[in-house]
Amino acid sequence: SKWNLPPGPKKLPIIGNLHQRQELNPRNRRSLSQKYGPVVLLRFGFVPVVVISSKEAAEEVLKIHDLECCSRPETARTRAISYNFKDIGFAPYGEEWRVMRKLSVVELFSAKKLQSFRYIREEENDLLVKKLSELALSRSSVNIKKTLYTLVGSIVFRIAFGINLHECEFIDEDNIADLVHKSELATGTSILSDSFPGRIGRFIDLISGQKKRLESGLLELDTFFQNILDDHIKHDRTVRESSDIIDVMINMMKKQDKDGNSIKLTTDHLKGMISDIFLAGVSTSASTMIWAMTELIRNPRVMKKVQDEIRTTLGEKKERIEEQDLNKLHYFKLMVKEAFRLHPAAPLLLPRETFSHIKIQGYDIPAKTQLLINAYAIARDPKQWTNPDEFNPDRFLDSSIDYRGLNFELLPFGSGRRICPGMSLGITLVELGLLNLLYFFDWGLLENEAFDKIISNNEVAFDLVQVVRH
Ligand code: HEM
Repeated sequence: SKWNLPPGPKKLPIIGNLHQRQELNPRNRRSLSQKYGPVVLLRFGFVPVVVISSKEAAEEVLKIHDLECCSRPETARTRAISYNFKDIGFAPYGEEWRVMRKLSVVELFSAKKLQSFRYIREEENDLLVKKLSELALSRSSVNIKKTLYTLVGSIVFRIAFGINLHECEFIDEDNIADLVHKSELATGTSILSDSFPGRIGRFIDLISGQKKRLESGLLELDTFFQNILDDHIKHDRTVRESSDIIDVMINMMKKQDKDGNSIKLTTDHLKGMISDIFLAGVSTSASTMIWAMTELIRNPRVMKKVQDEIRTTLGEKKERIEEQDLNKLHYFKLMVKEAFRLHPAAPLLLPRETFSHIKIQGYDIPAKTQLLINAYAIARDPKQWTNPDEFNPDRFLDSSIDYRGLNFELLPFGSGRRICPGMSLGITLVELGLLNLLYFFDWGLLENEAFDKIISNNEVAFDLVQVVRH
């Protein structure tokens, strides 16, 4: 070829590197760059995929190309999750994406909205502290995973959907973690037409039952979204003062014939928005908190340093934590940053696709190539980080590296045009939740539990822990 294509593993006829998909699993996430360098070309069936694993290459993509020549790929799987690309996360770049993203920023993520929902976050954290105190008194263990999914779910549901999860008729508050897990399994179903676009791929998915598997996996989720929607329509909450983002969208739909908006909102847009908020908002924040607690229990030196700072700075006798307490803490925030570094909730960000020919680090990348930014490998790159696998917040004591999309060695929220719009909310959820857990309680493993048993392959954090009221 006249092109200088990136290196990569040998490709088999037709299937290309499909048999090597596991190279992108958490356990192997750094093996590709170790073998082939920071820009690696794979081919999954007919689809070329470039994996980016260095700070420099990521900066080139996110700072330059993201604006000019990248969008999201349109695959069968993302079509199903995103209600025909009527959401924010998987919508191709264009007017529909712009309108939906702007709506989410104005109605949910702006500084004003963030501030006005502060009391909800504090109230839900107070409820959690009360619940954990009772468990500590009765010396029961805590299922930290369920607990934190419920905490984040209850906040996000109140803020975004005006729904009180503790009294909700159509979902049990303890089932949020299960529902997210089931939807992750469904969205992880391998779909052949994603690698072999066109009739043949679709036909094989149809006769092999994979299409049906994906659809039936997403059915429970769709029923859940429909319930949220029905709840809004039934109570006609658009007339209330405190309408949420779904009320606003329903109202826009009612008036759109008269208003002549640039896009026509449909039920798919409503469900796409609900799906994004639920799937992108809940598990990301909850899993970051679970990992932070896992690392703290595994590293007693850091746990002590963080808790000493918190309890000395805030005093021993606080009845409740307020969000402004977060501004008084320094080492605590570095600990959160370290958790974001070691355990990015979206390790490959969300996929991008080039719509014209570009160059990355001197390599030619043709149009219609998928780009995966390996934020996990970049955040553990030994060229950037000393002892990269170690959980050590002290590394940030003399460093100005931040995680809000401007430093390309640390990208838990992505960067560029498609950077996470819920970043500020996500950071506050994680920080406030962790501060409550660490101020009021001491944490430990159950007797007889060992870390090698509960953390396998860096993929899962533990469930059950012991909690003692401080
Ligand atoms: C700790 C919490 C969170 C983390 C680590 C996180 C991470 C991410 C990442 C890595 C992306 C992809 C960015 C890219 O491709 O460059 C993303 C996108 C997105 N996130 Fe978050 N997120 C968090 C919280 C939230 C919350 C709370 C919400 C909403 C309630 C949310 C909504 C979204 C949406 C809608 C997108 C798609 C943006 C687009 O494509 O334009 N996220 N997030």
